[in-house]
Amino acid sequence: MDDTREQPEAHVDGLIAAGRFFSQQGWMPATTGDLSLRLDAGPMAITRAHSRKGELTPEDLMQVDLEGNVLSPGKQPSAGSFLHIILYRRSDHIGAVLHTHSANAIALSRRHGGDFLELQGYDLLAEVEGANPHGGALALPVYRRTPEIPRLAAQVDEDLHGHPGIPGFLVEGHGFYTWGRDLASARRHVEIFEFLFECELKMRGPLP
Ligand SMILES: CSC[C@@H](O)[C@H](O)C(=O)COP(=O)(O)O
Ligand SMILES: [Zn+2]
Repeated sequence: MDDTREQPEAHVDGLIAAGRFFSQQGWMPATTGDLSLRLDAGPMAITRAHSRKGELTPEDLMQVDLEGNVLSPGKQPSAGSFLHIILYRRSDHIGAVLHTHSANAIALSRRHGGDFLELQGYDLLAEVEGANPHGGALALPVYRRTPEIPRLAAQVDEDLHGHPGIPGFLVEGHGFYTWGRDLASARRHVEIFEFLFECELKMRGPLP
């Protein structure tokens, strides 16, 4: 065995595995979405812009600090990296941020017609970190999409300041963001909400 060979770090494996799994589910078609986690040293590891999330290699990951400085020379971070930064800055309890583009999340975001998507009546809601242990109701903000990421990020930051328990949000016609204390927790949130989006679309039935 070659002992001099560099071993990939655990966070690299974790992000690559998450990208592969989400893509297999159809939640990150083509190059859409982005994945990040907070490294112990402070910066985040995030996917590079335009990377195919189902086929990530260690080269597709890079480090960016929470001031937005690129720490991996020659690499361009995801266009949405400022949203990840805002979330990490907002709470020390956020250790990973995941952004998906599933058909269900996007269809629901376009159909709901309001500023919040209210989910209620699902026992699975009790599995969301920080949620009411009996399920109850949970409202996810739905933001209008905009090419102005700093503006969207400022709105997200303000809403989370007022409501620190928000576990994710939709961007209308675009996709879904969620997070967790670590990558495993954030992954669980993606799975829970993607399942609930499917339930919710079934409950609402076909368009008239
Ligand atoms: C609203 S932020 C833009 C990006 O997050 C984009 O939507 C996306 O999903 C992937 O972009 P990319 O820059 O290739 O990582
Ligand atoms: Zn996106």
